[in-house]
Amino acid sequence: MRFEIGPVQVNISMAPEISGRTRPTKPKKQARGIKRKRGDIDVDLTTLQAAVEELDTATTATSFTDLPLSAETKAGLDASHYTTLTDIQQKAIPLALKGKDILGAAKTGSGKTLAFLVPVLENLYRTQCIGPDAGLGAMVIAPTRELAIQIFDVLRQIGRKGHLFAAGLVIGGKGLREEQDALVRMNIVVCTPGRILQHLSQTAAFNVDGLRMLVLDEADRILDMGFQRDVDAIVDYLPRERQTMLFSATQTKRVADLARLSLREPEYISVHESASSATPKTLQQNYVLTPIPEKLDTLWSFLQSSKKSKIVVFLSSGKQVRFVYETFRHMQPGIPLLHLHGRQKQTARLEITTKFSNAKASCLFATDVVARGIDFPAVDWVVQVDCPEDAETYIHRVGRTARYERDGRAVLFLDPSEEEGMLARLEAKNVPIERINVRTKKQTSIKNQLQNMCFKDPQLKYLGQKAFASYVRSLHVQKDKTIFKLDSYPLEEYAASLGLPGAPRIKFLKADAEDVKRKKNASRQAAASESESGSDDDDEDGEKVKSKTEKPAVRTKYDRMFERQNQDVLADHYSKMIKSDDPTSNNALLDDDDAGDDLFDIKRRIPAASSSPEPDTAPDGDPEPDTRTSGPKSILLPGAKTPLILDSARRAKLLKSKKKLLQFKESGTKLVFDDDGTAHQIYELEDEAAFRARGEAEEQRKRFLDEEGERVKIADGEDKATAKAKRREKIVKRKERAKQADEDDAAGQQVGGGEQDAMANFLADAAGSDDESEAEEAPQAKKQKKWFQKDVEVEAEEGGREIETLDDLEAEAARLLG
Ligand SMILES: Nc1ncnc2c1ncn2[C@@H]1O[C@H](COP(=O)(O)OP(=O)(O)OP(=O)(O)O)[C@@H](O)[C@H]1O
Repeated sequence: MRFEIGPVQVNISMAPEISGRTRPTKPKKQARGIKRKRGDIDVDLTTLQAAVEELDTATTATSFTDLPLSAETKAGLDASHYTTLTDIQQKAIPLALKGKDILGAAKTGSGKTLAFLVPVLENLYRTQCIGPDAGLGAMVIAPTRELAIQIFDVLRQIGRKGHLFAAGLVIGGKGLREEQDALVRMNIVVCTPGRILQHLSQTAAFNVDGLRMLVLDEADRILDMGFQRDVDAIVDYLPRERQTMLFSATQTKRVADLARLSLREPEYISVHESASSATPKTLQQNYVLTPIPEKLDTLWSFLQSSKKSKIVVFLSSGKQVRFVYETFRHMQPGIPLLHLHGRQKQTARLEITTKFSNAKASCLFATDVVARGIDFPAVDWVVQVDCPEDAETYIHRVGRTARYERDGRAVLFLDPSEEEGMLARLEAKNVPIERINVRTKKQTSIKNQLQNMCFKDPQLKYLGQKAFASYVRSLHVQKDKTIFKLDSYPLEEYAASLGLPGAPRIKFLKADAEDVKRKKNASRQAAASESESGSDDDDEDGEKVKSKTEKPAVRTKYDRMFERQNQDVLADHYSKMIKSDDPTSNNALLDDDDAGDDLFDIKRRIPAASSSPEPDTAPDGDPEPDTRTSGPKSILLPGAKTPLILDSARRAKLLKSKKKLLQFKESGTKLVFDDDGTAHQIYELEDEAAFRARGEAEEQRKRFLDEEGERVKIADGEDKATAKAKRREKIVKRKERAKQADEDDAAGQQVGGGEQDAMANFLADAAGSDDESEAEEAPQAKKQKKWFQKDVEVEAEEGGREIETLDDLEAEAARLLG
């Protein structure tokens, strides 16, 4: 798709990194699509302008052809099969065409994108703010790259029939330079806040003085805390005289926001305000009570019963997404799996989005990066495994299904401690949701499989630890404490359910907020004073804080010895995790997916700085006084042979830190205590005379071997008997199951199939009973029957009997069963 401006042609590519790539070409003879002469356009513009002025916003148009739109836009809409207006389009487009500021609110999937894109195209066209010298006329801001790409795609569709605009996508992920070149020629830019701000401050030729329209899609998200500073800075660059439009499914009328954006008498359009629900009518919403240690079992069982569906599964962090994706992938659930989170490379993100959009049946594990605005076609289910932070996020997440007149279903997993708080929030927002139960018979436990996987694969275990930590951290930082009560969650059991041997230690759980603040300030002050004095010191976690001016110290072999850590992959990962979980450390402030995409590359990491205090030794190992600071003092640490020479500040700090001092202590000796409480060495030497009194050494050795041999024989016999008894017990159980399967087989013939039936079987309504058909279990039971047959044969072989016919087999089974 190309929008053209005179001799310069701007190729608009859907590759997300690309904004607009310029390529000089020969002037085009005529625009594609609509063929008109200059004079015709002038006439057209005059009549169009008059029609817009006369347009009565009180009467509702039902079709795009009823609106005063240019022939190019009408042709573009028609070619994209948009004919009838949706409610929000009916109300918003006429007002927007007249240049009004708009606050638009309408349910998810109700067509808000066209409600602002059509006026953007039309208003610029009517005022002829187009061409290479016209500069930027409209800016559309979206909170995520995916959403910006999608909006840009819709713009390309409806503008493809003869419009002469240059439009571009500025979302980062590609060289700034390339974007800079194209940016100066754009008339419409679709962007994310961070990247456009970067251009506004760095691209000298990027002039926004002529900007006429500003649109914020998912406005409530863009105006909230996360983007606040960026948006305020962007608005500072823009002219105050402009048309501003804000759209969202959860639009607010916060006066402060309106003032920040200098809206002029905005029209509030909320087409579904009086509706009984804030979510689409065609969406069926349920929740299941699932204690967090059972979440993954429930999710797995759900996927097993929905293999032909298109499902979006929301989790709270990128690490959760990766862990669930990696482990489920190993277990082969029988449905194609995909995963998407903010730390993936942009190309991968785009590829996954396209794959999922085109898929008929697939399950996408994702973070809230796709919670808003993304228009995946024909999604059947939205499953929220981790509770959303608020009702707004819930509404946007479930909005990925039941879009534009389609049906959809949404399931929310709630821990019992979250139920009351979350339901109250949803009720306040008019979200109708009903409880359903999971059929216990359908639920399979995957705990053992996860444990096995984590045991065998340290990388998976590490991922599990990170997933656990990020989940707990997300609970800890949640604002709404009526929903998220950290103390109420069974975290130990949750860790076990991820296959972890124990709950990883998370430091911030112990520290209250004040404590964290205090530590942060103290370490900042320490770092500042150190860089001023040019000295170095250890911070509380034992990490070196080096001043920038300091030259690297000479490292001796003893230094290297101190630096050597247990390089076992897990221990290393684990210590890294503990460090990054400390909210006082800078790492913790970074995005939660600091491990990046290289997680599965096994790397040995040598720490950048030793965690032990440097002994300040010269290359020959002799202590050398620190000449950088005055007043060096020596200190003889317990267990150390030579005194450490330290300046007074370091000495005082070292003496305060028990952890540091412990490193210089001798390692302890393990003792055992007898009944009287007296300590003994683990191995104590016997008195020689007493030993000789018991006979010759060789005789004693022989006697010992004979006795032990006898003991082992008896134990062996007992073990064999126990094993045999267990085997018999198993056979009895399998036979019972096989019998049951035969009966079910017969019953199963009468049961109808179909994906919806399977799902209905999995999720029964609250009042439902557990008496559904067991037809699906028949193949499993058949397998068990085979195992049973094999076991009987083995038993018979052990007993020296031959099995040749089915009668022999049954006779043997009857014998074994007594
Ligand atoms: N007038 C129309 N006729 C037919 N289909 C339409 C029309 N308007 C929008 N659609 C379709 O409806 C779907 C949802 O539209 P859109 O993405 O604009 O919804 P939205 O209100 O922005 O949703 P969200 O709140 O989730 O961002 C899209 O697939 C779009 O193609």
